Amino acid sequence: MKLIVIEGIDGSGKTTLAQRIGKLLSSKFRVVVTQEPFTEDIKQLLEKYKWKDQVLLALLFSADRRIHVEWMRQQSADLVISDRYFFSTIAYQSVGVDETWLEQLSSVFPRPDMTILLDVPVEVALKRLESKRDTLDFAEKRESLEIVRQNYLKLARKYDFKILDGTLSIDRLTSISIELVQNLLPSSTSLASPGT
Ligand SMILES: Nc1ncnc2c1ncn2[C@@H]1O[C@H](COP(=O)(O)OP(=O)(O)OP(=O)(O)O)[C@@H](O)[C@H]1O
Ligand SMILES: Cc1cn([C@H]2C[C@H](O)[C@@H](COP(=O)(O)O)O2)c(=O)[nH]c1=O
Repeated sequence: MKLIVIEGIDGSGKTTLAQRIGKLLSSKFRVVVTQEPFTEDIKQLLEKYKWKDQVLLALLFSADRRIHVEWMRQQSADLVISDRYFFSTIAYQSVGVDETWLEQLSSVFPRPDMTILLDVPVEVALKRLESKRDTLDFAEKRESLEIVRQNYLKLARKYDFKILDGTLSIDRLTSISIELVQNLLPSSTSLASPGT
């Protein structure tokens, strides 16, 4: 099983890209598209504790991930595409928690075979998210996403992510990603173009 992870700030287009790649590759491979947070239990706890305590968040997301990784293993897939993984914990929770501790906490999880970072300016992401209700006000969100974006760019250098310009069209991003992912998979007959 190959594990591909898509990371980026809220509204960077991760879910859209994961679904598009998954759909295209499923004509040739057993593909599972999934996302974090994964379990309903964790989502309820996140709401209950109001997203404030970053240590608690790191522990909750990691517990959720432990369950998620075991579930991934049980899928017998050729390819698992996960919308967020432990890099999200490092990028987001390091706003309030020591990064080294977060890396140690995350070291129990398998390293992905490839991580794609969808990098977008915060203003673009916020525009895309305008319709979504949120607990943070816009100014607070802008400020925190700016830090998270920089954290991701740092992680990209350290962990050798593929950085894609998330402001490109979804068709273009899909083509680029398919090419990257195909290099990891057996036999490289090319697939249909993204629009089909
Ligand atoms: N490349 C793109 N160009 C323009 N709009 C896009 C692009 N990718 C996604 N969008 C749009 O941006 C919005 C957010 O996309 P999406 O939900 O995929 O992002 P996300 O990173 O998964 O967000 P979140 O982290 O909040 O779940 C959606 O309305 C989607 O249609
Ligand atoms: C896995 C994970 C997630 N988060 C944050 C990032 C987002 O604000 C939300 C998830 O919602 P989205 O629809 O995927 O944007 O949770 C986090 O802070 N730490 C994590 O490990």
